[in-house]
Amino acid sequence: MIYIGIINVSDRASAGVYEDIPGKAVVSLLTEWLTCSWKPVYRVIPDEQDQLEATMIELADKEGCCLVVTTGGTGPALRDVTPEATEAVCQKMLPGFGELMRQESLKYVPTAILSRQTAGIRNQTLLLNLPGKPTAIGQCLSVVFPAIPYCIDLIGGPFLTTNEEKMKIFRPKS
Ligand SMILES: Nc1ncnc2c1ncn2[C@@H]1O[C@H](COP(=O)(O)OP(=O)(O)OP(=O)(O)O)[C@@H](O)[C@H]1O
Ligand SMILES: Nc1nc2c(c(=O)[nH]1)N[C@H]1C(S)=C(S)[C@@H](COP(=O)(O)O)O[C@H]1N2
Repeated sequence: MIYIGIINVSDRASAGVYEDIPGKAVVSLLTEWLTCSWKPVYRVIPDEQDQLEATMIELADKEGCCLVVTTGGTGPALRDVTPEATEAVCQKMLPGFGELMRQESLKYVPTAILSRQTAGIRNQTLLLNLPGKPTAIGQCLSVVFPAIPYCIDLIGGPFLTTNEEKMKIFRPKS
C-alpha cells in the first residue's frame, strides 16, 4: 500500500476554531488524480516546530509515507515555522518546488512572495509545503505534481500512477 501524509499546520484548525479545509483539499485532489491505491495518513497540529518535526519524522519513518504534504505556517509571522521544521528533518532540499509554486501563486495574489514554502527529501520521503489558504492548495499542488512521481522514483519510493486526463505527469525516458 502507498501511504501519503497530510499535515495541516494551523493553531486555529488544531484548536477546532475552523474546519480543516486545506488538508481536506489535498486529499480530494490526490483522490481525483491518483489511480494507484493509496491511503492518507492525516494529522492536524498547531504551529509548534518540535511537534511538526516529530510528526513529519513519524509519517516518514514510522508510517512509511512516500510523500508528506503540509499546509500552512509558511509565511513571515512569528509562529510560521513550517519551512524551518522541513529543513531540519530533510537531508536534501529541493528549492525548485517553492520557486515554481510562488511563480504560479503570483498569477493570483501579489502576497505570493510572502510564502517561504519549500520541499525536501528525508530518506525515501518527499516533504512538500503548501500555504494554508484553501484556494492556494490546488493552485500550488497542481503545478508541481507533474514532477512528484518521478521524484519519488528517484528516491526509491513506490510507483505512483495518475489519470492522465486529470493530472498529466512526466517521467523522462531512460
Ligand atoms: N478552514 C479555513 N477556512 C477559512 N480560511 C482558512 C482556513 N484555513 C486557513 N484559512 C486561511 O488561510 C490563512 C492561512 O492559513 P494558516 O492555517 O496557515 O493560517 P494561520 O494564520 O497561520 O492560522 P493559525 O494562526 O491558526 O495558525 C489563514 O489566515 C486563513 O485566512
Ligand atoms: N496561491 C496562493 N499562494 C499564497 C497565498 C494565496 O492566497 N494563494 N497567500 C499568500 C500569503 S498572504 C501568505 S502570508 C503566505 C503564507 O501563508 P501560510 O502562512 O498560510 O503558509 O502564502 C502566500 N501564498
